[in-house]
Amino acid sequence: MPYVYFVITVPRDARHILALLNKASSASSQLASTGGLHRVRYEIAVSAALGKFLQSQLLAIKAKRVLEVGSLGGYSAIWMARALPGDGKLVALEVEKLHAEVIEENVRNAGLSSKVKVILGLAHESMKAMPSSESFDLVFIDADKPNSTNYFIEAKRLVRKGGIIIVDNVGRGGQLADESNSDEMLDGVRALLRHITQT
Ligand SMILES: C[S@@+](CC[C@H](N)C(=O)[O-])C[C@H]1O[C@@H](n2cnc3c(N)ncnc32)[C@H](O)[C@@H]1O
Repeated sequence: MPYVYFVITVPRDARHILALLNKASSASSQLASTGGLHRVRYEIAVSAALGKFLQSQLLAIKAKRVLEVGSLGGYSAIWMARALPGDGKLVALEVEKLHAEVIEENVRNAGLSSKVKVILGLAHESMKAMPSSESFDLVFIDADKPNSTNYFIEAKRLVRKGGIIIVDNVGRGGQLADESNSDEMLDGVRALLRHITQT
């Protein structure tokens, strides 16, 4: 059985995110001229606190292989890839072509290209296509909430014994606790919690 963490979102500081990506870049002026840093909504990326938490988990288990489901502009991917050894690998699943391009650009500027592979497409399909033998030390789920249970089922298949699955933003800003609140995001998280308590 893997260890499973549900994490909640704390207010993010988009300025911090841009500063980190800028610092990661040796060519930030070039990026600014292409608009590279600013083409995605970094305010929906993880907080710096969660980035550090992800790093600490990877370092604690001496992780070499990470799967990220939903990567936006590569902010959390950069936090995690930095905690991997030289021969480590982070596989980033992303459905938006623009996001995939921005991830690759940011990762390249952070000097992490050799450690990060981006797979463009629907994450559930990409996960289903991965053989169980291709196991990961940690799976970080941070994509569309309606698919949370699908991602979790595949993550359990793909994570090594004793590995870690982390699911982001399950609190939905406190709305989850209010049963009268319902939308496809909340219902997606509730379905995942039901799945976990019933299996
Ligand atoms: C909250 S953002 C990820 C933030 C990122 N983990 C970070 O902290 O820097 C969610 C991402 O999931 C992607 N996404 C949404 N649905 C997806 C799907 N079906 N397959 C793959 N990616 C998806 C979105 O395009 C978006 O980039």
